[in-house]
Parts: sequence; C-alpha cells; structure tokens
Amino acid sequence: MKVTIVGAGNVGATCADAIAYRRIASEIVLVDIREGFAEGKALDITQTQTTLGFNTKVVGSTNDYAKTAGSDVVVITSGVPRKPGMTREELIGINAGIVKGVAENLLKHSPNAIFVIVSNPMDTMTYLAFKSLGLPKNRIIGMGGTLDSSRFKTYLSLALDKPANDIQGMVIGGHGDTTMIPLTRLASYNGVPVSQFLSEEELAKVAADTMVGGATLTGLLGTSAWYAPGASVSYLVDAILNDQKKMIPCSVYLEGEYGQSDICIGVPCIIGKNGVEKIVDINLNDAEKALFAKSADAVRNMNNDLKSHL
Ligand SMILES: NC(=O)c1ccc[n+]([C@@H]2O[C@H](COP(=O)([O-])OP(=O)(O)OC[C@H]3O[C@@H](n4cnc5c(N)ncnc54)[C@H](O)[C@@H]3O)[C@@H](O)[C@H]2O)c1
Ligand SMILES: O=C(O)C[C@H](O)C(=O)O
Repeated sequence: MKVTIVGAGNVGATCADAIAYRRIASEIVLVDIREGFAEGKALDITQTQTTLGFNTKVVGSTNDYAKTAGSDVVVITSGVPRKPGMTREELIGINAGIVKGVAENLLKHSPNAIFVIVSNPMDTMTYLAFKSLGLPKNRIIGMGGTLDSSRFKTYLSLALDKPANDIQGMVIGGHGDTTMIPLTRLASYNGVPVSQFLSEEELAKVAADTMVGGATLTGLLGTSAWYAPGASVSYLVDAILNDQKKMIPCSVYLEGEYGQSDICIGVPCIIGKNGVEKIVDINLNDAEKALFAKSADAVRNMNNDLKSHL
C-alpha cells in the first residue's frame, strides 16, 4: 500500500516516520516545495530501517507529483502552522491556496486515493478539498478528532492518575480552541463513567485543557505540536489501509447528520478501506446538541472566508 504525505515539515515528517516504523504502508512518498527538504527527511527516515527494524520504502520529492502516482491514501500537511498567540483560523488566507493546489495535483496522479486533510484551519480546509475536488464524501477526511481525543484521554489520565490506555473518550465538533466538544459525560475508565471518580470542577478543567491543548503546546514550543499530530495521522491511515472499522471522530461533510448540512465538522465515523464508511449518530443530550450547533455556526462562519477560493 502506498501513502503520499505532502508537507515534509514537523507534522508530515513525524507522520511518515510513524507510518514507516509501524509498517502501516509498504511505500511512503514525502513531498515538499522546499528544494531537497523532503528528499533529506526521506533519507534520514530510511537510515533508521536497520536500527528500528522495518523495510518500508520512503521516497522524497521536491514537488514532483509523478512520484506520488497510484497512492492509496494521500495526506495534506502542507501549509503554515500558527505561532504563539494566534488562532488556527488566522491561517486560512495563506493555507487555502496551498491546500487547494496540492489537492488538485494529488488527485491528477492518484484518482482513487482517500484524502486526509491536516492543514489548519482543518475543518475549513477539509470543506475546501471536498468542494474543489468533487469526490464522494467518504474519500475526504479531516484529521483533528483523533488528536483532540488523544489529548482528552491524556488529561483524563493525569486527573485520574490512571493509564491513558485504560480510558475511552471522544472529542467532536470543530478543531478549534473554542469549538471542540470533549464528551465528558460519555468518557469512561474501563467502562465506568469518569464522573464516578472526578468532580464536576475537575471534569470541567479536563475539558478546558483539552480545548486549548494545541495552543498550550504552541506557547511552549513556539510553533504548533507535531509528535501527537503525526501519530494521530498514522492512526487514521492505519484504520483506512488495514480496514479496521474503528470509530474515530473525523471532520466529514454532513448532509443532515447531527442537524447540519453543507459543512465539514468532527463527528464519530467508522473508518475502513473506503474511508468514512458510516457516520455514527450518537445520542447527544440537549446541552451537547446546543454546543454542537454553536460549534457548527463558528465553522460555517469561517467557511465564508473561502469564497474567493471556491
Ligand atoms: N489537524 C491537526 O490536528 C493539525 C495538527 C498539527 C498541525 N496542523 C497543521 O498542519 C500544518 C503543518 O504544520 P507543521 O508543523 O508540519 O508545519 P511546518 O512548517 O513544519 O511544515 C509545513 C511544510 O509544508 C511545506 N509546504 C508549504 N507549501 C507547500 C506546497 N505548496 N507544497 C508542498 N509543501 C509545501 C513547507 O515547505 C513546510 O516544510 C499547519 O497548517 C498546522 O497548523 C494540523
Ligand atoms: O494547535 C495548532 O495550531 C496545531 C494543531 O491543530 C494542534 O491541535 O496541535
């Protein structure tokens, strides 16, 4: 199976490294616009084959999309990350043109690929890819919910002082500091609701920390995070290539689901070899429904800024 990742920067290269090391694909192509950069990252990753013990072929390319031909999954991470104090939404002007051009080039060479969109603001970039490529909705997947859910589980595990892998939980809604919806009511520690162990105040703090998880790291690092984002993309690509039918919150085009239409936003999805195989309708309570509607309003507002690109 072949995966192309465009953008060989922090997230793209980390994602390529995770996919190679975890043997998720047989071939990875890394593409970047910076002369020699993707080739350098690919060679560096290749030189870990014997010490880490994998045989995945990793190829780098400076903007030569012929090398990406016949990819099963393509991942778009090209674009600018935010700096401390910025919101993801502020990146729209510069990233929209990059994402649209890259997506069109990818489709020319891999007409059957499933697209995974990572560049921010991710929900709006996913909507742009959906609208400009004209592909069926199952083949355009925005990655944000995997990462937000992993942060949610991390903060729950810290608050509970229990292993993160014993915790289940999902974040739906937009991938933004104020639009994410950590579903604290449904989160569990080995099937037991976390509300049996944490107070309302503690749960509210977990939710608040999760929502600004990306901003916290941007403040600490000076640019946005990459280890958890790269690993999250590899998790999603694994679910697609290995037809895992995992339920993962992803940003997908809605046509009435969750009361919303003509928008890409995070909802629980079954992910397999066809990409989004099903949108799972979970029973939200009234408060969660209201948060989802508010989140969708904000994402839709942001999509309005795309007019010149559609
Ligand atoms: N959805 C998520 O959960 C999530 C998580 C982390 C980062 N992000 C986003 O992913 C994007 C990348 O973040 P990063 O930290 O890797 O940034 P980065 O600056 O390290 O890497 C971006 C790379 O894109 C390349 N690039 C720019 N224009 C290009 C083009 N037209 N074609 C090919 N390559 C091009 C740059 O040369 C650079 O190497 C940002 O927009 C960031 O906000 C999203
Ligand atoms: O925070 C960011 O801007 C990058 C990414 O969306 C993240 O959540 O880490």
